[in-house]
Amino acid sequence: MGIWILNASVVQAANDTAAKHIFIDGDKIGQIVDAASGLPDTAGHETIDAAGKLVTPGLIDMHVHLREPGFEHKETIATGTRSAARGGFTTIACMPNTRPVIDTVDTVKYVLGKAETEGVVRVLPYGCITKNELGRELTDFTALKDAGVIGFTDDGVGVQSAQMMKDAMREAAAIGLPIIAHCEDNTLVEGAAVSEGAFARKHGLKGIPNESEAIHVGRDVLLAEATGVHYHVCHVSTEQSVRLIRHAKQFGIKVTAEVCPHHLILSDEDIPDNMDANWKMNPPLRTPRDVQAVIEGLVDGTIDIIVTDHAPHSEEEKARGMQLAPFGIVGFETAFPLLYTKFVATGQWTLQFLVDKMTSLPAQVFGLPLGTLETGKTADITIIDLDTEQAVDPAEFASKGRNTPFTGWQLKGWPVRTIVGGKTVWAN
Ligand SMILES: NC(=O)N[C@@H](CC(=O)O)C(=O)O
Ligand SMILES: [Zn+2]
Ligand SMILES: [Zn+2]
Repeated sequence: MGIWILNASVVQAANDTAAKHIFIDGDKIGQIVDAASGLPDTAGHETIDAAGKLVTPGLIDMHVHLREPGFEHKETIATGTRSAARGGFTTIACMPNTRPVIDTVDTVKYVLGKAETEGVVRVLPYGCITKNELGRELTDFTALKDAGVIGFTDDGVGVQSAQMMKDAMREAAAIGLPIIAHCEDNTLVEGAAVSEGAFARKHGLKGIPNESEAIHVGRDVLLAEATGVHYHVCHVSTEQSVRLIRHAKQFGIKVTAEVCPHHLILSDEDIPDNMDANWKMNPPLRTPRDVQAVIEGLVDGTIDIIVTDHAPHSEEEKARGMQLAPFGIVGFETAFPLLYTKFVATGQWTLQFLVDKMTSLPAQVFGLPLGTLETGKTADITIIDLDTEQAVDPAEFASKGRNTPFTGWQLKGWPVRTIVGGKTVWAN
């Protein structure tokens, strides 16, 4: 028995959506036929009525925090993958800043084992660049690769030493895996919680300057040029970083980059005066000029993909206030509706542009055999309702984290069914 998804709208080109019937045969896409030629023979198969709904390849998120092992009060692999499924994501790549960090074969195996038994979407782990993310000693890249990591990162902190980063790039290049960089020079940040900008000035707060990010980007593209590694920049948030990445790409340096929905939609001027720590994340919300620059960077291809940087924290941790609360906001369950409502429904982007940035492009950048709807490919599929408007309600999240600045936002573009390898893992 297979599954027929009937009368689905599939993005063809620009904003053209054509009605298709899609047959799922086991864990693969069996065939895709034009709905114009009538209903297929569905006898003996399950059917899903997708009339009026958008069907996309399963969304892919290459930057997420699942918190397990060690921070299960914030999130677990069980709750994090359910949250991802609810957001329409079928593949997610998890960051190693857990406790212990993912810097040994055993921890990689632990995460992969948990994902297998308790997770509902595909989980691809990253391994640490340095032991304990302390920046002092490289991990065993070859052993971590053999255990299943798809790249190396110390996300949560920047690698402070240029020599350490260069050594890491050389080793990663030698085994054909990317370096994924959280770009932050600690000496320029020291204790600041929000970006240098109107909000910090108004409240007399120390600000995080744009250079703290861009200095690492500039350093690292030079090191990437010298080592030939695939260098991927995490959560780009500044105009200066966009400029440096654009320049590096023009030079043929193997650099790719990602941006998060919040950096495309919010600036520091949107932070409420009550200092709600649900507006605190790293990198911080920058100036409106930076927001414009990351949008332009995404549109011209300087920034390749969109990721959520889903970073759950407990309510109690976020209640400590702007200065003391940890950095990070949840992202899975609002990402697509936010971007659809803000950029596609307003006519600024085509539907295809948004879908590509969350499916085929992340697959291309990281060499994953996923992210397209084609006969013979893995049946990772997301069905989305583009019409129903609904308010963001954190109480409904599958994530343990409720830390979002988007509470109450009226959005369209809500996923209604998520299929991983031919199996429905979430349906509304
Ligand atoms: N983005 C965040 O604000 N926080 C992340 C760390 C990170 O992505 O750098 C976290 O682990 O909480
Ligand atoms: Zn980071
Ligand atoms: Zn992160």
